[in-house]
Amino acid sequence: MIVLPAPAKLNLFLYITGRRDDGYHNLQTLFQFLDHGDELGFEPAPDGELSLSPALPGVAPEQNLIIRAARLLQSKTGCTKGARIHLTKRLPMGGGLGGGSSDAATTLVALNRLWQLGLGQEQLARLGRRLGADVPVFVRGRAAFAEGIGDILTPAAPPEPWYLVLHPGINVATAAIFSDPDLPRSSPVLSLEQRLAQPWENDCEALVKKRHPEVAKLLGWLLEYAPSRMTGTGACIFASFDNREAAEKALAAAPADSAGFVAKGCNQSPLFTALRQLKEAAPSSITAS
Ligand SMILES: C[C@](O)(CO)[C@H](O)COP(=O)(O)OP(=O)(O)OC[C@H]1O[C@@H](n2ccc(N)nc2=O)[C@H](O)[C@@H]1O
Ligand SMILES: Nc1ncnc2c1ncn2[C@@H]1O[C@H](COP(=O)(O)OP(=O)(O)OP(=O)(O)O)[C@@H](O)[C@H]1O
Repeated sequence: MIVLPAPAKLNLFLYITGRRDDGYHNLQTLFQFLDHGDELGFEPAPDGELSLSPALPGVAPEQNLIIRAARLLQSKTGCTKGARIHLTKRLPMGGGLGGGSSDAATTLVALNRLWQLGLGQEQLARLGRRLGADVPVFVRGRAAFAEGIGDILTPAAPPEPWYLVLHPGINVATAAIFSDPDLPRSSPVLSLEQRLAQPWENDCEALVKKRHPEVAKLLGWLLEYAPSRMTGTGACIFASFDNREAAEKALAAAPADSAGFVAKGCNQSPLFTALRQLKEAAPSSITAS
């Protein structure tokens, strides 16, 4: 069995620069990975069989982005091989950490190798985009400044601090935030250099705080420790710290009705770090690109 991580992402900043005719929004966002996330195991199975265990509560297997990614790969390539997929879910759903998108990306990358399909990263990213706006950055595996709907990527190298990520115990539906008339949609389009030089903010934050007082309350608490923001459309918030101990200390003091973790920011996705290690350990079992 091949076991690979599906890391979380943070949106270090997120600006909405317009609404498109297809209902999606143009963004300018800075993605960075965390060394914390879900884990997926892949075993070969015969006759195109696909299975996922355990199932996610409230998500039908055929709706799970993992199975959808595997089926997309089968149908695009005509591949008749199958897989048994094991999921260790650690990331909260609807948390703004991109868990579902990361699971889908790890599935595309892993099965491309397990089934020896030979697709390049560009092809996988294009397939991934059909599953979700956040999938391409996980397929590419590099911290990036993203534009378009989040899929036009310019590699970036922000500092890699320790983060405390806190979840207020509620889920935020991404589609509900993007369809709210009160969402600000007219941030200016700036260059990466200009964006990096300005204070980093999230255009969804004020609206999510208004709709979900739990997010506002937790953010108020975390701001006492360090500059803090929301990731994606929430519900998770994060703050950066110079060292792990300081982040752990803040986590230990976090309100009882929140959950959280401490993780390091990574400009290379832990997925690709793991693939390289696998290749070094057993060059014939898996080929990393
Ligand atoms: C907000 C972010 O988390 C930032 O990383 C992402 O852009 C969301 O990415 P995602 O969860 O992969 O999004 P998708 O599954 O493609 O879309 C969920 C819903 O969010 C809205 N959506 C998403 C991305 C985008 N650039 N504009 C949008 O308007 C659409 O209404 C869509 O129906
Ligand atoms: N493997 C999966 N893991 C998590 N959610 C999944 C998965 N497959 C399908 N979903 C569906 O996708 C929804 C969004 O999940 P996800 O965890 O990616 O949200 P998110 O962290 O808010 O992502 P983003 O930051 O990309 O908006 C879930 O509520 C769930 O219904």
